[in-house]
Amino acid sequence: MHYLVTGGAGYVGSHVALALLEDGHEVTVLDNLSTGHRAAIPAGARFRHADLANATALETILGETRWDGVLHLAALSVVGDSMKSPIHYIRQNMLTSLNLIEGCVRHRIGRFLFSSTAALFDSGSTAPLSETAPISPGSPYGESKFLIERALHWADRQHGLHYGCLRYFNAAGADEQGRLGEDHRPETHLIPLAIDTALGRRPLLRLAGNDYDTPDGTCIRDYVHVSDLAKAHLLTLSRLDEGSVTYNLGTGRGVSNLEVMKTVERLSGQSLPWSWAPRRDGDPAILVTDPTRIRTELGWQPRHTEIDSIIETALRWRLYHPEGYSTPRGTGSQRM
Ligand SMILES: NC(=O)c1ccc[n+]([C@@H]2O[C@H](COP(=O)([O-])OP(=O)(O)OC[C@H]3O[C@@H](n4cnc5c(N)ncnc54)[C@H](O)[C@@H]3O)[C@@H](O)[C@H]2O)c1
Ligand SMILES: O=c1ccn([C@@H]2O[C@H](COP(=O)(O)OP(=O)(O)O[C@H]3O[C@H](CO)[C@H](O)[C@H](O)[C@H]3O)[C@@H](O)[C@H]2O)c(=O)[nH]1
Repeated sequence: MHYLVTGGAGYVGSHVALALLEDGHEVTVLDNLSTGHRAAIPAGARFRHADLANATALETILGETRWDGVLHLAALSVVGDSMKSPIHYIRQNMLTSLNLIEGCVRHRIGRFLFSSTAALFDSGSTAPLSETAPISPGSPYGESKFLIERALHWADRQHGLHYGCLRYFNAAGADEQGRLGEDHRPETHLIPLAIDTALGRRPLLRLAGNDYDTPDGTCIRDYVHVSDLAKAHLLTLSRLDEGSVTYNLGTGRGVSNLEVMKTVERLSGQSLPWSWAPRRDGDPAILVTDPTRIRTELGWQPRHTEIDSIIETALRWRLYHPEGYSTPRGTGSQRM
């Protein structure tokens, strides 16, 4: 099979591209490198440097071969930024996705996987979230993903596009063999920030909010290893011929921000300089999935079920790649 992976130079997309290649597929990455890295695109994948907002360039790429499916990961995806620029976020994520969905319908591409998010659920829900939990996005980012899910629903109903919406909870960790990792610039995610603070590359970790209605007052998230996420993409693709599906993707275990910090301290052997900061706008208190549907229907089982083993892979990657994908060859780019 030949798959087109948008956002394949990014954190999750590069791990997905690698998993597809290892499963024997041909992969082409489409990416504008706005937040991704050329060096993150796995060897063996082709690369098309293009922006999904450019409908003409996209049309050329969609027409140049017979694609067996499209995996759509490219997006603007920082919750806090979306609170500051709501219309820009909604426009950009909608425009790029609608260009792609329309193109897939036009070219009769039968399989479409979409990276959706837990951020579309009602932030008031505290129980583990199943796929049918109430939806009420607490940020323009989550809203944009929900609107794209709805567009896919209609593309299937009226045009027969089979789609899979994968609502990731919090992607974390790095490839176990150290080939890929997380390198956002600027970094906004808790685990890589805590790791960089432990490694002395940042002066201070600021924990956002200590007055949430949770046992220790900090937010709770469901961290899922990025390679387990990638595996779920393979399983979902093999299911799409039967029809469209929506799955929540997490382990079902909640970990608080304070627990993340303590785990990084324990695994790195360093105590972190840290302080409290105000709540971050748009943050739900608790996001934990009920992973029953994907486990039952696809037999998906995460290899990494504990936060320790997830953070361990992220810590190892950062130790070997202190400058992320800019780490000079010979110092950190070797396989572990
Ligand atoms: N990281 C998470 O925890 C998480 C959680 C839920 C959902 N998601 C979703 O998963 C996807 C990947 O997230 P990530 O953390 O890997 O982000 P990322 O920023 O590392 O990757 C996004 C990639 O898309 C590319 N891109 C962005 N806009 C583009 C455009 N207009 N045209 C072409 N390429 C473009 C970027 O250059 C980058 O390589 C996103 O859709 C995100 O919303 C991520
Ligand atoms: O320096 C920091 C950074 C983060 N946090 C806190 O750590 C928690 C996790 O924040 P992340 O930024 O690591 O992740 P998010 O939960 O905000 O977002 C991630 O998961 C969401 C779904 O759960 C979205 O899909 C989004 O794209 C993805 O980045 C939040 O409570 C946040 O306030 C801090 O306390 N200090």
